[in-house]
Amino acid sequence: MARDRAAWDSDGSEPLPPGYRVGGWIVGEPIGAGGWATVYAGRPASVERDDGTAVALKVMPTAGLAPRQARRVAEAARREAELGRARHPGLVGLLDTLVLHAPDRPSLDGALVLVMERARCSLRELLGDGLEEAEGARIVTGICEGLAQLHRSGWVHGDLKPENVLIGRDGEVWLSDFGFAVELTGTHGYAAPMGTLGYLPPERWSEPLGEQGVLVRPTADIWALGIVIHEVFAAGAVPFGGATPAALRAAVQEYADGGAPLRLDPAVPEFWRAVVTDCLAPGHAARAPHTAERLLERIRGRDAGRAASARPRLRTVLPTLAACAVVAGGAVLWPDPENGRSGARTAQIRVFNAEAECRDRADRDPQCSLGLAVDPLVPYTARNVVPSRVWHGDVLDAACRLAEGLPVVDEAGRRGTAWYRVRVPRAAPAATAWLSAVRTEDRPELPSCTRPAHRGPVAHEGRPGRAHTVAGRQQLGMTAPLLSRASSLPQRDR
Ligand SMILES: Nc1ncnc2c1ncn2[C@@H]1O[C@H](COP(=O)(O)OP(=O)(O)OP(=O)(O)O)[C@@H](O)[C@H]1O
Repeated sequence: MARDRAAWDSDGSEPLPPGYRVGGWIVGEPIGAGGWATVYAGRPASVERDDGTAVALKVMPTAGLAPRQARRVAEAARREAELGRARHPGLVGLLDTLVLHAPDRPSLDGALVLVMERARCSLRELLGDGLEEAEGARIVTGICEGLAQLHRSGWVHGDLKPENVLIGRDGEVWLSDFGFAVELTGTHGYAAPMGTLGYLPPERWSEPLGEQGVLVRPTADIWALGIVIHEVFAAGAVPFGGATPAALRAAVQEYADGGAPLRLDPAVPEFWRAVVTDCLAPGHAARAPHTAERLLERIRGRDAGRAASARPRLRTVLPTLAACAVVAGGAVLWPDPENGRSGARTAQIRVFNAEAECRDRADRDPQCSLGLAVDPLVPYTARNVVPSRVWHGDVLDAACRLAEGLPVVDEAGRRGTAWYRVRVPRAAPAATAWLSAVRTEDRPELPSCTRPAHRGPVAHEGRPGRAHTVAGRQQLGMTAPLLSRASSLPQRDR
């Protein structure tokens, strides 16, 4: 029954280096890996195509697989593409599909690539510290919405678990990873005997394996939903344990046969205990009345009853965003000193240094520091840089985006005219400065900045300035332009 991870593992394939081009997309840092795919941050290769959507590239290698396995990967990618293209708000959206042409990297040549909306993190990453009940309820509602949509469209997810629930930049809840999804014919469908052990319903352990695979019905997702809801309210604890697959199976089977009661963690609140108990009804028939649609009605009915005391939606989003804060690209709130509004909607962006040797260092060497501009409309020189430096990986709060600032080219040749107004780190009182968009791979949705008052000569369009890695000796106030360490590269726009 267990998914054959060894056979599907993508570990054997070499990673794609940041900056690698895949079709119209550029690969960034790896952000996740599963049994048969590695997921990277990505961005469009051309500025024209960059509409600000943060993307993730899911790379599914097929090289070296037996033909049957390669067909399975292709089939999984097809299912992911079909469901991703539906663009339902509860399912992660798919933007593009490609085949990787990489004769120089044999283990990746021919890999299938899905270009998706990029999430901030997965539900798994939120569970460790526990979620507030209101936030847990919001996330569970989002999962039920996605599941109800899938089931309405005649599909079973087949691998629902916290890793496959993604949290979007503004706290959206998306179901993802439709590699095991099964299309139903009437009430049921057939799937390969795979899945994640801890989320398989009791009947699945004993279902006969026919020529078409094992029988799957939507109630399998409902069982998995019960486990996930329990985890949401019990800081990741599961109702059935077992150190080995056999012990886990025995625990589930004993409960299903009536030999042991359902033991739920005391931390799970009363309303949710009832929901989890229904989702974990021992057999398909007992679970069948509790469809995703009905569970959704039940949850919404309870929310409506509590509406008077309910907190505004934005406030319930915040704990998730705070817990996800290690992942750049999401929205947070901070007082915006430029427009005087405290609590203006902003986003977090992570600083990116195009020099690979600087990306590998964690010692904040001044040679690897980057400058924030005082004014995005005047040449990027020492006079136009604030004293506080930033380094690759720093996460900055950004308030808005200026599309047409001074053109800048980084050491890798990426060019851009966009700038983000960011809060200067370690500055007191709070001050803002500007980070060129070539210095971050994140593309959060932000309001347009008011064009700053013109304070100096504007560089000519077409003669881009360098996004400098600044040597420590170069201090604010020097009249000479900031020099790039990569002296072999042409110095432009001094
Ligand atoms: N669109 C996305 N945005 C951000 N992170 C993502 C995205 N898609 C996937 N990830 C991350 O990558 C991880 C692996 O992705 P995914 O589950 O799709 O791969 P898989 O190989 O199909 O996994 P599995 O072995 O569970 O079937 C996820 O758990 C998640 O952390």
